[in-house]
Amino acid sequence: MAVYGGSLAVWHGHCGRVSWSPSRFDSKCFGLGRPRIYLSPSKDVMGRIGCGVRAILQVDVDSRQGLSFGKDTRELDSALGLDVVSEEELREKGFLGMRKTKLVCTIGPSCCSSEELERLALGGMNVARLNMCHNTREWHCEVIRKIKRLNEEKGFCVSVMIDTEGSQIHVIDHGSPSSVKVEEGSVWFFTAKKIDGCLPFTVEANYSGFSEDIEVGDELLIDGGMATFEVIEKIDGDLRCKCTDCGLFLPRAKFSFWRDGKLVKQKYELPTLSPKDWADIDSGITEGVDFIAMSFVNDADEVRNLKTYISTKSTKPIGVLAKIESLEALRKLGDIVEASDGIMIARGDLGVEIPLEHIPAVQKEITSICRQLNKPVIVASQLLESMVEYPTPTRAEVADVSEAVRQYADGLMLSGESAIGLYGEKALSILRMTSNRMESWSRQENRQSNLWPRQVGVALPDRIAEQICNCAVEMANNLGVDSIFVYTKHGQMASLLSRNRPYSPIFAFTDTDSTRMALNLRWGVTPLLLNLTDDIEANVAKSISVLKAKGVVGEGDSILVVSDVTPESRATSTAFQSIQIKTVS
Ligand SMILES: Nc1ncnc2c1ncn2[C@@H]1O[C@H](COP(=O)(O)OP(=O)(O)O)[C@@H](O)[C@H]1O
Ligand SMILES: C=C(OP(=O)(O)O)C(=O)O
Ligand SMILES: [K+]
Ligand SMILES: [Mg+2]
Repeated sequence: MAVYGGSLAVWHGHCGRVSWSPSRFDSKCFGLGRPRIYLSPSKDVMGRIGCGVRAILQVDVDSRQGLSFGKDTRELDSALGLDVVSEEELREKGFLGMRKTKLVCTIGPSCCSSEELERLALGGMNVARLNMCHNTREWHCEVIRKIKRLNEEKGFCVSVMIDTEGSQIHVIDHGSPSSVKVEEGSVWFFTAKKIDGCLPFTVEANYSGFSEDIEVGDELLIDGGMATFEVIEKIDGDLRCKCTDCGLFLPRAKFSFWRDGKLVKQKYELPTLSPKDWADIDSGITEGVDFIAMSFVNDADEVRNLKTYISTKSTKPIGVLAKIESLEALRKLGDIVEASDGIMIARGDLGVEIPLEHIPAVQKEITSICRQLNKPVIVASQLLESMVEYPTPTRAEVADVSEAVRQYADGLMLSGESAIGLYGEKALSILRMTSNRMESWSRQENRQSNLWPRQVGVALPDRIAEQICNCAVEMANNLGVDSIFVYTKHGQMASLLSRNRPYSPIFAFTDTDSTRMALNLRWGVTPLLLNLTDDIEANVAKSISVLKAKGVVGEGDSILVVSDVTPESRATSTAFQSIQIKTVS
């Protein structure tokens, strides 16, 4: 191990096992200049921060130095918000058995009663998603209230996400309330004019400009290939099209036009957020949702605008996730990821805009950019599609889920499988078991995570926090600690630890409810509520003793502790950050 100075001391852990010896560390400066990071086995040096020291790595290697625990934990117990599902999982499977990949379920008619929601929560649902495309606003509000009630009354920790309808050209009416078969050679009339009643072979589009820039000879794809037409005549804004590849017309099917094998980019004037979307967002803010997923994002400004709007309207932070589901969004991916609080890879609509065979590579690229930029990412759509109807998934679906887990996506999402499917709970259990299996395989096979993270912080304190988290995870992996504890107000430190995808679970203690709910989407993080004080040692002692009293942490467990609680009494520039290794005695 070497430490050298400058304005920022950098700690190099070497690969393989690190042998810890207190005599190798002391609190004097290492190397050249004045390092800002100290290594010390003694907690006495903790008091010396303030003289330019940014961080202290306190290494408690001797189990005899273990903490003495408070005697009466009853009062503390009630203060610690460890959700019932994580507690049970920890009790049953131990630290390494805890699932790291987060699960998102779309709530629909198949799973909207309190009993059904409770079963999903027990089955591992971390985030409930409400797609505002469907059903009424009142229906969605009612579901949100049920989830919040379950959290409060039954000790779950399920975050709520609403997903905007967004603007896209789609079918309003194709003459039938359900799907319609389209025969090859049949000729159909596409119009934006209001149709009274049902006319055979007539399709009503939701937007009058749907055929702008479209020429005779162009190809019209329904839902990215459910059926294909050739435009044979253009009359005013209406199109007469002949089916060239038979298939199905589903309700609200989406259009895309192609010319010479390329998507025709239509410059239509539909805003990303319609008046209805804004009203849905307002109601989401009122209901206290944790995330808003923005459909059909085109650029980073749209995300920033929504974030600004939320910050003026909402008393608590709400994460804005950008859904990547268009060619336009793919072109501006980096900017959009940077502007967002997270990303959803909306493979359903993305598959309408790009050839299907491009989806796997694009998914890989998006997950990797998100990890580099430290934003949570959800892989969505058709993960277990066959389970909408059948009680068992296809092998190919399980392989697709496994690949998303292997790519270290933060979250996996069920759509129709839970919303309208017959086997929603079973689909959730397939996601859970597949995640667990793939995570342990990844851990066993490639012992070393090979991300060399790009630096995301710009200001020095942020860069230091990032270095501490990178090093902390390397230490945790090399030492094989049982778990990582992090004390965090805004979740930044917890997310930086998660970004490194450690082997051990991360327990993130926060005193802020919105931070807890936001961390629910982060890979490997179990967020807990705890009253934090300026005294880091007291926070650590309190959390360990409460978990010990619950019987989920026991003697001999080793915990790597990371803290970034900034004492209110100090200047914010001297954030107090530390790494310690504790052995529970
Ligand atoms: N709140 C809801 N009410 C009724 N049906 C819903 C609801 N949410 C989702 N669904 C149904 O589940 C299907 C899958 O959901 P999702 O993937 O979110 O929507 P979409 O298929 O429109 O992209 C939808 O096509 C719709 O039929
Ligand atoms: C998740 C998606 O969005 P939605 O279900 O709202 O169409 C998708 O297109 O894959
Ligand atoms: K949507
Ligand atoms: Mg979509």
